[in-house]
Amino acid sequence: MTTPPPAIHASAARAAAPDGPTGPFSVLVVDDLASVRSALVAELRHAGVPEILEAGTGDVALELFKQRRPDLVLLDIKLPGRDGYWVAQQMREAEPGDWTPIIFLSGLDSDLDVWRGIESGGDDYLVKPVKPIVLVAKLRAMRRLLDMRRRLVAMSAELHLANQRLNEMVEVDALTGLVNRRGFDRILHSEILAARRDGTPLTLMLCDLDHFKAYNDAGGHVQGDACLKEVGRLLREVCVRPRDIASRYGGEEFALILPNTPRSGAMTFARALGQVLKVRGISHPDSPLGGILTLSGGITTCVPDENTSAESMIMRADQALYAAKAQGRNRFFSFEMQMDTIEQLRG
Ligand SMILES: Nc1nc2c(ncn2[C@@H]2O[C@H](COP(=O)(O)OP(=O)(O)OP(=O)(O)O)[C@@H](O)[C@H]2O)c(=O)[nH]1
Repeated sequence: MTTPPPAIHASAARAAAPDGPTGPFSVLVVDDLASVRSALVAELRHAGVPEILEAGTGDVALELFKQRRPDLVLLDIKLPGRDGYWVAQQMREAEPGDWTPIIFLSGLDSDLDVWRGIESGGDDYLVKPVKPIVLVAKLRAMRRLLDMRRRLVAMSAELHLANQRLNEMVEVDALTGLVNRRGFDRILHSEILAARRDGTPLTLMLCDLDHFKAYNDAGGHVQGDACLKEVGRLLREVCVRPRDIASRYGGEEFALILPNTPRSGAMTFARALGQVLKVRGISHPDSPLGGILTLSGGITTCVPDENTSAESMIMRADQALYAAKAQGRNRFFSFEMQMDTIEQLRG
């Protein structure tokens, strides 16, 4: 508190002015002595720092730090009330995951003082009076570190975004734009866990185009591809709830994941899907089912428990799909309703 202002050697400081700014740069000067602050401010201005904030107490410094987020802090240790060590600790706590360089400027010059300064969150420790040339050199070094850190943070944010896009791309079917098998596996697994946690019914619907081999044979593969795209569009349209997922399970087979959908809702959904496909009326001249494209579906619905796995749900839906095909196609079967029927017949 009684330390004299830093010695000013203007010509030396000018010679060592900080690197040209790579963006706005602000420094918070914390010292209880107005004379010390103004000497430091003059020196920083001279060194080309565009924005300088001043605080005479720890509390004001902390408030300014939180509100204005300076790029660097010059912090005195002996302050009225809370000392600089405490202020540095509070500043570190106020910026989790972030880093603002803090340089202690103090008249205390014992090894223990330096140790305490670094321990409390400081990045450097200068003993007053500080020669301007040293102060400016330290500013340059800290600014270089800060710029490097900012570049790293920006790069890691870009990398994160690129990874996210890559993951999305990896889970998209190139032909239809629907979620592919890989995405289906991941989403089904996580929806099973969510439904189990919430105790809500989850429906899985496997849909397979009827007589699609004949469609391909008649129109060729390019037309077959166009037809698959059209079915993809249609499935996307019917999946109106945000968590409903239409995916291409493989070939001419599609899978719908319908969270929070009980058996009755699943059957209503299936009827609506059949109706939409009928109204769309995609021509299939070689289909024995009336000249338009149809599909068959196998449905399973359950409130998952610890025994429910993606594999077991797929197996049940597949079994119901097989039955729908065997019973003449262009229809949906529910695994559970079939089971109920079988039970009733036995009973
Ligand atoms: N154009 C095109 N055809 C595909 C694609 N993937 C699978 N297929 C065709 O889909 C047809 C499926 O034939 P099958 O498994 O015999 O089934 P289906 O003729 O639809 O008969 P059912 O399912 O029993 O009604 C095959 O001819 C495959 O070549 C694709 O990406 N593009």
